[in-house]
Amino acid sequence: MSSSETATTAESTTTGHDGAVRLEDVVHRYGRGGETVTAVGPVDLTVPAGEFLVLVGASGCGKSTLLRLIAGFERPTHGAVRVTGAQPRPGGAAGVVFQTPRLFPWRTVGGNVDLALRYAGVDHARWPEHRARLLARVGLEGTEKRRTWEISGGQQQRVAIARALAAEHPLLLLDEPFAALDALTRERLQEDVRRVATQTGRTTVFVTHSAEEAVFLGSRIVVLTKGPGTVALDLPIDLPRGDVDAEELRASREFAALRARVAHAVKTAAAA
Ligand SMILES: Nc1ncnc2c1ncn2[C@@H]1O[C@H](COP(=O)(O)OP(=O)(O)OP(=O)(O)O)[C@@H](O)[C@H]1O
Repeated sequence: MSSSETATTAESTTTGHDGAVRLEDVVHRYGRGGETVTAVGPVDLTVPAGEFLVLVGASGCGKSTLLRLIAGFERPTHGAVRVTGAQPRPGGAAGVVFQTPRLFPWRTVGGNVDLALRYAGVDHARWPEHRARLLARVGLEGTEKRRTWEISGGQQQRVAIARALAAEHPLLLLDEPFAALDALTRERLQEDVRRVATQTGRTTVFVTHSAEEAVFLGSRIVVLTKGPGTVALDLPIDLPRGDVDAEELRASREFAALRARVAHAVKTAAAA
């Protein structure tokens, strides 16, 4: 964890609310002196409230760095990041889901969700109701008394998503959350996340390598160039959202065309 990741000072400099997330001329470099790596930039990007933005690109192009900047775990070397008008700080406006679930093994499934409710400042008397609703939202009804090692990897990742939803942050950030899961579980969780995002209307930024995953989930896809990542393609996705048959959607001609387009853009951007 970097020192900026542990920063806790809240900052409330507001610069307007022209987007849930706003990146202005953002460049981020790691390291100091002679040994620096420019990971991203320059990037200008506005994510309107309610959008489901997917960041796609080859390994090392800076996807996670962009997400960490939006989460407030890093401060940009140059430019500005604003989340609902303010400089982001860890635990501020965003719920974050990582590649691995990072659950507390000494707590039950319900206990892990309760911890998030406590951090969110939810009144203790209302925990059971919130816990049940959150677990139902990710398809984990009836599992609250189970230990985290008694549930599958996919179920653990569902708990992590429920936990990230607990605080009702306006923003949900997911960094390759399904990378370690088998194909079938991954598809099911994609369907869950798509449904949850549609139901809650929450602004979402999702990082993946997969063009297929990007097209299924996103209402907009941004493909990054190879590092330092800049925007190579910014593509609105006009597939039906709401109550759709996931299998039908994945099998549609429009889906195949978009997937091919994004896959091609990722390959071209990685080779440039
Ligand atoms: N803490 C760090 N210190 C130094 N360099 C870093 C650090 N984190 C990332 N980098 C470098 O920054 C660049 C972008 O990394 P980042 O993890 O953001 O890419 P990514 O697109 O998410 O990669 P992947 O898809 O492999 O996870 C890479 O060159 C990486 O080596």
